[in-house]
Amino acid sequence: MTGIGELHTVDPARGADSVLTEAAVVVENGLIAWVGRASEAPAADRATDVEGRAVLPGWVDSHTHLVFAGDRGAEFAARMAGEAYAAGGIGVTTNATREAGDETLRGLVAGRVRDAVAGGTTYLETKTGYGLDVEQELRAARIAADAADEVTFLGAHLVPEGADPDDYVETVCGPMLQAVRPHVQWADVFCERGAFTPEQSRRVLEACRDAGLGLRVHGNQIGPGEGVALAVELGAASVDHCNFLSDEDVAALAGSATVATVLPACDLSTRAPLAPARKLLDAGATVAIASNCNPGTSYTTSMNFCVATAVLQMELTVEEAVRAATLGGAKALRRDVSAPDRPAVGHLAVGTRADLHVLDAPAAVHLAYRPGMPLTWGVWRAGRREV
Ligand SMILES: N=CN[C@@H](CCC(=O)O)C(=O)O
Ligand SMILES: [Zn+2]
Repeated sequence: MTGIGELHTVDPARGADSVLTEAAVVVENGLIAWVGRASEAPAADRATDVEGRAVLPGWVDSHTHLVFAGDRGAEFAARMAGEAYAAGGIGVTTNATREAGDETLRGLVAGRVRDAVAGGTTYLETKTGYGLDVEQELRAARIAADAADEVTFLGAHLVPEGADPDDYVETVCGPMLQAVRPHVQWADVFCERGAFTPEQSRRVLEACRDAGLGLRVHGNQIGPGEGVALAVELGAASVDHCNFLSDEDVAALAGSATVATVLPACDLSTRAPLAPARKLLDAGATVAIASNCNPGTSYTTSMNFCVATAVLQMELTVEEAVRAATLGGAKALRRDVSAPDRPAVGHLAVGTRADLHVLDAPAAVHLAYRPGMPLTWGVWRAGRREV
C-alpha cells in the first residue's frame, strides 16, 4: 500500500515516533512484511495507492454483546426523558432472544459483524449473556464463536426472573460453564447493584478461571463498587465501564496489567458520567475503547463514533484515542503480542496481522474534526480487502 499521507503504526517499539508521513506498508501472506517511508519501500507484486489518505490499524472492538434479538427503543426514549438505566432491562432482551430461531439469530449477528467491519473494525469480541439458562447460553456461545474472533461467557449477566440468585450462580459455575466451555475463551460477570454481588462475582470468576478461561469484568458502571478491585485482584485482562472510580481504583488499575476499558457510546446512551479516561491515562493505566454494542445501553458498532467521542468528550488526543481503540483493545484481549500461530493485532509492525483501516481523510484527526461523517474508505483484514 503506497501513498499513505499519515500512517498510525501504533507500534510500541517506535515510541513517540509511531506516526509516519508519506509512508508505505508491504503485506505478505496476510501479515505486515515492511513498514516505512514510501521512498524506501521494497518492490511489491501489486500496489494500492491510497492517494494521501490516513491509514490506521483496524479497530479492535474488545467489548460487544451481539447475540441478541428484539428492540429496546422505548426504554431508550424513557431514559432520554429522565429515567435511569437499570440492569433489569437485560431480562427484556433475554425473552426476545430466547424466542428467536437459530437462523434468525445467526442472521442478526452476522449483520452486526458486517456493520462493524464496514466501520473499520477488524478484530472483534462478543459475549453470551442474553440466554441465561444452560441451553440458551450454549446456543449463544456457538453462534458467537461462528461470528466473532473471541467469545466471552457472560452467563452471570442477570439473575433470571424467578430464580434464586445463589442457585443461579451455582448453575453458572457448574453445568452452564461446562456446556459453553468448548466455545469460549473468556468469562465475564456483571458485578453491580441489581446484577451480581462482589461475593457472587468472585465465585463465578474463580470457577471460570479454574476452568481455564481468561477473565473480564463489567464493573463500576452504575455506581461505585468492588468490580475494579476484584478484577485487579484476580488478574482479569480487562474491567469495563469504569464510570465510578475511586482514587484507589485508579491507582490499582495503574499498578496492574488489567486494562481499563471505557465505552463512550454507552456513557452517552445512558447519560452516565463519562468514564475518567484522561485521569486513567495520566495515572499510567492502560485504556481501551470499545463499542459495547448491545440493545440496552449502546446500540452501535461504530468505533469511529466511539473514538470521536473519546476525543471530543473524554479529553483524549486523537493519537491516544486511536491507540486505545486498537492496541488498547488488543491488550484487553491479550492479542497485542504475536505467538507462533497467532499474529498480534492492534498495531502495524513486521509480523503483525495486516489489518488496515484507510480513512477518506488525510489525517486521523478528521475522525473527531468531522464527527459522524462516513470516513471509512477501505478495510483490509489479514491482508484481504473487505470494504
Ligand atoms: N451492563 C451490563 N451489560 C450491558 C447492558 C446490557 C443491557 O442492558 O441489555 C452493558 O455492558 O452496558
Ligand atoms: Zn457490556
